[in-house]
Amino acid sequence: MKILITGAFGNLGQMCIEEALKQGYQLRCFDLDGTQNQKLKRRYQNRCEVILGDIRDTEHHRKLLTGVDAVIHNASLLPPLSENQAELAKAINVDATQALIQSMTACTPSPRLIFPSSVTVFGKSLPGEAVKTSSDKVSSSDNYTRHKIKIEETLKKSTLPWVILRVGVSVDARTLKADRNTLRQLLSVHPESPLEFVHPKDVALAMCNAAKSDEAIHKTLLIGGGQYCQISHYRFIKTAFAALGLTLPYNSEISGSYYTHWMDSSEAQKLLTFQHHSFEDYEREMKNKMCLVRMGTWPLRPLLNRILPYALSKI
Ligand SMILES: O=c1ccn([C@@H]2O[C@H](COP(=O)(O)OP(=O)(O)O[C@H]3O[C@H](CO)[C@H](O)[C@H](O)[C@H]3O)[C@@H](O)[C@H]2O)c(=O)[nH]1
Repeated sequence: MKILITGAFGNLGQMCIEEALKQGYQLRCFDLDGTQNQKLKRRYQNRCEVILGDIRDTEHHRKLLTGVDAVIHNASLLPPLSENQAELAKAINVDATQALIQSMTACTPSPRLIFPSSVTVFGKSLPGEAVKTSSDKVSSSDNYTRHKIKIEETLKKSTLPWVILRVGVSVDARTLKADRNTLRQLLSVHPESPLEFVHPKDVALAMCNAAKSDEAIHKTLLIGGGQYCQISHYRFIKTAFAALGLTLPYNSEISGSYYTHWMDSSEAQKLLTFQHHSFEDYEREMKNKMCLVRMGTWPLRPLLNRILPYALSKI
C-alpha cells in the first residue's frame, strides 16, 4: 500500500513518516522547497520518495497522486501564521486542499484522504463543560478553525473515501514553542479550562491506521490521548515552566477561555488503537529535554521564581 504525506517535514508529518515506514507502507513525501527541507530530503530519500514543491501548484497533483492508495494531508498554515497571513492561509488551507480533493476525486480508484482537523472546531470552552462528542456542534473562532470546518464540509459532500481526525493539543518536547502573543493568550485562560493532550506519536499512529481501517471511512473521529491526557490548562502550561525549574503561579482570577476541550475518543480508539502515551510521559520528556537549562538556572531559581509573576504580567 502506498501513502502520500503532504506537509511531511512538519511536526506530525515527520512522526507519520517514521510510523508509516514502521508499518511497511511505501511512502511518498511532499513538502515545501527550501534549505531546511533539502537537508531533510537528503536524510529521508533512501527510505522513501521525496518531492519538494508548493501544494498550491496543481501541476504537481498528477505526479503526487500516481499509484497512491491514501493521502495524509498535513500541509497547512497554523496559528499564528493563519491569522497574520490570512490570504496565504486561505490559499493553502482551503483552496489548495479543495483542489487536491478534486484531483483525488478524478483518480480511478480515488485514494482515501486522511484529513487532520482539530479539537478547536468546537469553539471556546468553559471550565466544567461536558466532554465533546463528534456530533456536537462546531463553531469557528478564527481563520484556522474556519478553514478546518470548510474542508470538513467539502469532504462530506465529496465522493472520496475520507477520514476526518479532530486532533487534540499535540506538541512534544521537540516542537513546543510559543511566540509572545501566543504566550500572552495562553496566560489569559482560566486555569481550570479543559485541555486534552495527545502525543504526536499517537496521532501519527492514528493517521497511519486510518489509512487501512475500512471501518473508519466516512467517520469523524476525535483524536485525544484519553483519560490520562485530560488535564487543566494550568497543568499544561505549568509543565513547560516546571521543565525550566520555574513555578507558574496559580491565578484563579484569570477568566479567559480557549478553544481546547476534553473529548470522547472511545470510537477513535476502538477503530484506530493509537493511545499509548500519557500526559505524564510528556512531562518526563520535557524535563529530560530541559535538564541542562534547569541545572544552569538552579542557583538563580529563588530569585527567578520571585520575579516570575511580575515578568508574566509584562508579557
Ligand atoms: O503551503 C504549505 C504550507 C505548509 N506546508 C508544510 O506543512 C507542514 C505543517 O507542519 P507543522 O509542523 O506546521 O504543523 P503540524 O504538523 O503540527 O500540523 C498538523 O496537525 C495539526 C493538528 O494538530 C493540524 O491539523 C495541521 O493542519 C496539520 O498540518 C510543514 O512541514 C510545512 O512546511 C506545506 O507543505 N505547504
